Parts: sequence; C-alpha cells; structure tokens
Amino acid sequence: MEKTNSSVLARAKSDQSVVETVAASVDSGGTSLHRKSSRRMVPSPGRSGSGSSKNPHIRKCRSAQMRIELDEVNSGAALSRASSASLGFSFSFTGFTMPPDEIADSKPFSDDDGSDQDLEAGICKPKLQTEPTLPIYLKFTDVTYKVTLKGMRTTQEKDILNGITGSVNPGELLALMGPSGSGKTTLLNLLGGRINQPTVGSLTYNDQSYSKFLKCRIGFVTQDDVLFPHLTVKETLTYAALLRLPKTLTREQKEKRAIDVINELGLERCQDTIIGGSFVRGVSGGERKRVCIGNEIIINPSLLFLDEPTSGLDSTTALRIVQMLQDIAEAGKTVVTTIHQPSSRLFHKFDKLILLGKGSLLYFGKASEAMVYFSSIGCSPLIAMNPAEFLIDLANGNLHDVSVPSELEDKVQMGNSEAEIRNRKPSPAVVHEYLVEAYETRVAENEKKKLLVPIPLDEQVKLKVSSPKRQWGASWWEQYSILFWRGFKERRHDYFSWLRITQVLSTAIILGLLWWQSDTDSPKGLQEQAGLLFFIGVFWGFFPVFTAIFTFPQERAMLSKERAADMLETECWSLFPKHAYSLPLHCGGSGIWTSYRSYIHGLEEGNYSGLSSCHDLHASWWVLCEESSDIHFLDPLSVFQLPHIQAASEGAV
Ligand SMILES: Nc1ncnc2c1ncn2[C@@H]1O[C@H](COP(=O)(O)OP(=O)(O)OP(=O)(O)O)[C@@H](O)[C@H]1O
Repeated sequence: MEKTNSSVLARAKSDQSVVETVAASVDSGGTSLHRKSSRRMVPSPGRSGSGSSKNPHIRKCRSAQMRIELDEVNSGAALSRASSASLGFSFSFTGFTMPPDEIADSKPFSDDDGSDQDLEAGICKPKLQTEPTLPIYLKFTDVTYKVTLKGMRTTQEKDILNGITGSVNPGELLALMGPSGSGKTTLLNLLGGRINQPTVGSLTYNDQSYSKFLKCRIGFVTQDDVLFPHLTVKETLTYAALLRLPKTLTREQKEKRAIDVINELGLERCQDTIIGGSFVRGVSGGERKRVCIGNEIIINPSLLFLDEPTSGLDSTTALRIVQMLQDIAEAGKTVVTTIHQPSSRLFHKFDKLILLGKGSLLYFGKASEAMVYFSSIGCSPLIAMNPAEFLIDLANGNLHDVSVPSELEDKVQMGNSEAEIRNRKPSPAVVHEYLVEAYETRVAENEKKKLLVPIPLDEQVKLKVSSPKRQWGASWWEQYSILFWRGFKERRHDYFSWLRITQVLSTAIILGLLWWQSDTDSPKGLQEQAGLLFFIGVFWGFFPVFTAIFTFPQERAMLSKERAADMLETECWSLFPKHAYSLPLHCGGSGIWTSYRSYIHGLEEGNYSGLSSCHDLHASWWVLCEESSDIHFLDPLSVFQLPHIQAASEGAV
C-alpha cells in the first residue's frame, strides 16, 4: 500500500519540496503552524481578514498544514480521509480511493443530499486533502489588450481591456465580475495563457513570464462544455486521466484517480451515463459542468481558471460548485473564475474581486470590502440589495436605487448637458467615467505598489515556472492508443446507428430492384453495369464524407482544447487513429456490398473481383480523405477505376 502511495505522489514530489520550502519560510517567519480542523471552528487567517501575519495567504493556503499532513500521506494514514466543506460534498484530492462507507459518510456532492442543512447547522466535516502542488502567485499590471478588426477596406483597433491590474495568490479565489461584454473572458484567457500576451502591461507567474511548463500546471474550464457526447462520465474522466496524468503513474493508478474525482464531485450515480449533446440526451447541465471541472482538477493543477462555471445552474448547484472552488483554493491552489450574477451567499465566498466595466477596472480588492469602497465614493444601495446585483448595476452605469455621488449630483442639478442626464440621473457613460477615475485616483497606485513587493518564495522555486521543459502525460504510442479507443467508442454509434444502417440497406434494396439480375452478355447490359459501379463508387465515397462534415467541428474544438492543455502531440493527432478504426469499418461495409452486388446484379466472378478490390481501395481512400478532414472533391482513384470498368466490360464481352 505504502509503495503505491508513494508512486501516486511521484509527480507531486518536486512540488512537495517546494511546499516544504514555503512552509519553512513560514516557520522562519515565526508563524505558528497549527492545523485548522474546520473553517467554521477556527476561522482562516486569510478569510478573517487578518493582516498581521507576514504571509497570510501562505498560511491560508495551509502549505504548512500540508507539510505536516505529507508525513501522514506518505505513511498511508491520510489516504482515505475524505473531506467536506460545509455544504456536504466531499473533496479529497489524495488520488486514492476512499472506502465506500467513508464516501457515504462524507455526503458527496449529489443532487439529493441535505447539504443546505449542513450549511445552516454549521456541521464541521474533515477538511480537504490535496497533493501539494507548486504554489503559483499570479500578478498582472496595466494589462491592455487590443484586437485588430480587418474590414474590406479599413483596418481598425478595438480596445478590449484597458490597464487592468491585480493579483491572486495560492489559497485565494478571485472572481471576475462585470456586465456582458465587459472583458471577463478575455482577461481570463490572457491570464490562463489561452491567448497571446497582452498588447501592453505585464503578466507574471511567480514573478516569471508565461512558459510552456505552466500548461500542465493550469486547469482551464471553458464557458462551452467541450466533451464527447457518446462517452460516459467515467470514460470521459478516465481518458482525461490517462492522457494528462504524468508518465510516472501506472494505468491502474490513473484509472483510480478518475474514480476518486467521480466520488469527489458526487458523480457516482451518473458515472455510467453518457454525456449527451444536442441530439442525444445525457447527464444534466450541472453534472456536465462538474465533469468539465473534473476534467481539469484531475491533474491537481496549481492554477485553476473557470469561465462562468455556474451559468445556467440553479442557485443551490451554483453554490455547491463555488463551495468546491473555495475548497480547492483552500488546499493551496490559485483559483480564478468569471461569474455573471452570483447570489449573495455565493458572493461572500470570494476572497478577491475584480469588477470590470467596458474593459476598464472599476474595482480590485477583497470581495468583502467592495461595498465599503463604493460607499466611500458615494455609491451605496438605497434599499436592501444583493451586493453582486448592486455591483453589476454600477458597472452598467445604472444608479437606480443607488445613491448618487455628490460630484455627479452637481452635474444633474446644473443640468448643463442634456446628453449626460437621463431621468434626473447621470447617464451610464458619465457614471462609468466617474467610477474609472475614482478607482484610478484612490486605489490603483496603491495596488500597483503592492505588486512590486517580491513574492515570498525561494529563487529556485520561482525559476521552476520558467523551465522550458514540457511534460507529456503519455508517450506517443500511449496517446495514439488512447485516441484510437476513445474515437472508436465515440464514433461506433455513427457506424452502427439505425439511421445509417437503414440508409445503406434502403439504397442497396433500391439498387437491387433497379439492376435485378441485369444482362451481362450484351454490350448494353455491360454499360448498365458500369453505371451501377459508378453509382456505388460515388455512394461509398460521399457517404463517409457527409459524416465527416458534421463531426469535424466537434473534433476541432476538442483538438484545440487538448492542444492548449498540452495533452496531445500534434503529430499524434495528424496521424489520427481514426484512420485505424474507420478503415476496417468502411471496408467491411463495402465488402458486404460487393457480395450482395455479385448476387443481385449477376456480375461474373472474374470481372467482379477486379472491380471489388478497386472499390475497396476506393472506399479506403475516401476514409483517409474524410479522416484528414479535407474534403477532396476530386478523388484520384476514380481515374484508376475507369480502366478497371473498361477491362471488366471487355472481359464480359
Ligand atoms: N477577437 C475579438 N475580435 C473582436 N472583438 C472581440 C474579440 N474578443 C473579444 N471581443 C469583444 O470584446 C468584448 C469583451 O468580450 P468578452 O468575451 O471578454 O466579454 P465577457 O465579459 O466575457 O462577456 P460575457 O459575459 O457575455 O461572456 C466584447 O465586446 C467582444 O465582442
């Protein structure tokens, strides 16, 4: 058992030493290391807002605690410990399976648990366990991002983000809020390395710039769920584990990790249900979102980015997901999420907040202090209001049920600009301008100064981030084999679907009736046979192509996602294993056709065999065209097929 445990932690070993270094620095700073058994029993220094500690975020992320618990992990004592936050679902990132009774006790994240009761009652459950990871401090200063819009005649630049400054540390959950189109997703993509570096400004990870090494340390949950609809939850997470977890782990350990994530996310009940999509019903929206999150947390990332993980979910499910993010953060990860309009309970779970309006920064700081800040600049809610709703209204420039700052009130009273005043309230543009200016004059400089302070990490640890070494989860052949089986499972439904079988059978019957025992002794009959062969060639040529047209967009989205996460080597995909399973399936289909054809249409054996092999080759060629996802409108084999038809005709004569 002990041996297994240490190998499961193999990838984390380098990180463990890092965490120990961090913990040592906390020690040397005189900070007492005490284990927090529950968020509710002993308030977190970070969350209580204590600013007296030298390294409050480090204490908060409990790297020190990890150090203590590491001994337990190595000795096997902590392996089955489930943790739970107040909402009653478990999250144990040990990479080991919990005993079934413990899973039951920990009340996993399921749709019918009594989690709210726990929340209200404040029942304390064992805390989250995770493997230690490299702590990553993310800082961004004056980030500006522009895109070039190319028209037919003109080219113009559009400002998407204007001078955004902020930071997030291990152990913190940062929320990006703002109205639709304010730039949240763009900022998240920039921070997560998903789009090119900012046009202006700096973006650092442990005071280093972005490197490819970070790809396997970053989990990124996109707004759109990119999953294969015909794979089950378990298959999806197992393939993710096989592709993404380090080579040091055995296949069994990776599969076990997938099971653990299923348990942690409370997906046991639907683990054998397919994901589903537009045409096929599968798991629910909340379960699908959890699978997407599971796909990312399976690698135990140091940095986790999520783009609107709660959109489309009911408030309880949304609260549970944010609770889970809070637990992940508390285990020492850096978590950044965009969110549209959280409930007030959900809002209080964020440590830090960035409020964006039209690409500009309106607030960056502790989420708990946002209301205080806005009231200090003269904007307070006049009625009881959800803070998130109040902030989004402000970011939209809407001052209904909100006090008007005296500077803006003067403008309204003077009424000197009709355009700036609507219904005795300042216009949204004026409010936006005021909020941007207020932040810049009162807070921005201070925040920028804070970011100049070097992060409390060893130089060696900092440099680790800039290592150019990429880490593949699986070898080339393993990737190829995983893609082969995953593709086969996903597409077998296409090949064996009733729709497809009916299409092929009905075409065969119609052709059979049209060319029933056609005469092969006369030149006219042979001409008809040539027409039939041409029809069959075209039919089997275009049939797979039409399948490819519909599957390619989905495959492409998946490829981009997996390439961005360094899950696959491009060469492996370009020699895509789809060929390997498509070829026999298509050739099998064409083989059945040729047998049928020889019987129904009365083709003579000598002529038929040449045509048959040519036709199989032809079908194979089309499969290759299809799988390369290039639609070849001109099939070169058609050219080679013509002499065969001619030879067959001559033979028959
Ligand atoms: N590549 C691009 N080309 C042109 N415009 C862009 C591009 N990327 C972003 N934008 C524009 O930038 C603005 C911000 O987009 P972004 O997706 O970041 O907003 P958002 O706050 O995430 O919105 P939502 O909440 O609706 O997802 C939008 O007006 C969008 O149209």
